Amino acid sequence: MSTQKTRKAELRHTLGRMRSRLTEDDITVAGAALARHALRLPELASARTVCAYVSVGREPGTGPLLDALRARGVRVLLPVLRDDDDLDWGPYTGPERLVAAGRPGRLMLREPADEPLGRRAVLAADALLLPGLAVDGRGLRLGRGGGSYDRVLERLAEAGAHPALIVLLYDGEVVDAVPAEPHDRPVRAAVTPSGVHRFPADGPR
Ligand SMILES: Nc1nc2c(c(=O)[nH]1)N(C=O)[C@@H](CNc1ccc(C(=O)N[C@@H](CCC(=O)O)C(=O)O)cc1)CN2
Ligand SMILES: Nc1ncnc2c1ncn2[C@@H]1O[C@H](COP(=O)(O)OP(=O)(O)OP(=O)(O)O)[C@@H](O)[C@H]1O
Repeated sequence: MSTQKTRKAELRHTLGRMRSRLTEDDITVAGAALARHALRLPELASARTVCAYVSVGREPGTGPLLDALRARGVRVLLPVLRDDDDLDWGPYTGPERLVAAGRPGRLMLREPADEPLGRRAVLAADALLLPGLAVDGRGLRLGRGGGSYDRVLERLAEAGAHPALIVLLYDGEVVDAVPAEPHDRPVRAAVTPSGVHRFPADGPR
């Protein structure tokens, strides 16, 4: 394994241990704060289509944000994990329309029950809310290591689509440096329970 891959794995482990100490209450409180800050972002105020995700396990809660966006009339799309770890997308039509999905031994995800729209549905997004474990001052994001969002970001770049990329994290997860590999693409901002953190990718391109 390359050094950067090893470093990423180590950082995932450390951050995973921090998350393992969180209670249900911490997750709920974080979710409410995230929704409050995210809903004030100009990028989301003007968005007609937002690609987001359903938080699971000890990820900061996204439920309140998903419901508030939907109540605003925003078209919210959610990822559907394919067998090859790439992402398809399905519309969010309420918590009761989500089904448990996942493979044995892996994280149990909640995904839209209806037939997905295809991998290219993400190209319609005005904003993309990404899960992660950390981000650094350059906006480089550490994900779970499946490479799913790496592929999505490559697909967007190839199509010339530039939605606002925003990662949702806990406060301690905005770190000094995330190990970078050539395929990594920076996000524009992170929303944490304490507020919005903007990165250089926010500037002119
Ligand atoms: N809530 C949520 N939905 C999401 C993601 C996410 O990070 N969070 N994804 C982000 O890409 C995609 C799903 N990717 C996944 C990546 C890894 C594992 C998983 O179970 N990983 C193991 C580690 C080893 C393994 O890969 O099997 C684990 O975390 O225990 C599950 C889903 C799409 N949906
Ligand atoms: N465009 C791509 N197409 C296919 N595989 C890719 C692509 N980009 C990265 N990968 C592969 O995905 C794997 C995971 O990459 P990395 O550790 O950067 O994931 P991550 O960004 O933490 O996870 P995620 O993107 O799922 O949030 C690596 O083995 C990498 O080579």
